[in-house]
Amino acid sequence: MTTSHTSDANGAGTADEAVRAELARLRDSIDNIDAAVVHMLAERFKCTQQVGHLKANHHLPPADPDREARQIARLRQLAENAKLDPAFAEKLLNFIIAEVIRHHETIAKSS
Ligand SMILES: C=C(O[C@@H]1C=C(C(=O)O)C=C[C@H]1O)C(=O)O
Repeated sequence: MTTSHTSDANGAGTADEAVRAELARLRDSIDNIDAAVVHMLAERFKCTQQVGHLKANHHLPPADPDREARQIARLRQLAENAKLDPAFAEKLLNFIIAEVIRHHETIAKSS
């Protein structure tokens, strides 16, 4: 068996240098991906805020269930193709859309 841990005076395991380097490399990528997700979400919310104002100005309802159903079907397919759990993709989209609708309701009330 290969040794990837040594024990310190307290018996606590310490990952060896190669393992720590690999973990740091993977975490750097995770941090970059998380930053991209935040930037993409910020851009998405900039668009949906504009949609909210457009809807409020033209007395359209905040939510559009038909559009949502189409988006969910499309995202589930994209997720499947990308080997991402489609149920997770659907939950994530529903979570985001719920926040957008909340924003649209606020915009409608204040206009
Ligand atoms: C942004 C819109 O408003 C709502 C939010 C949606 C979204 O975040 O994708 C989709 C449909 C609507 O319920 C829209 O109608 O396009």
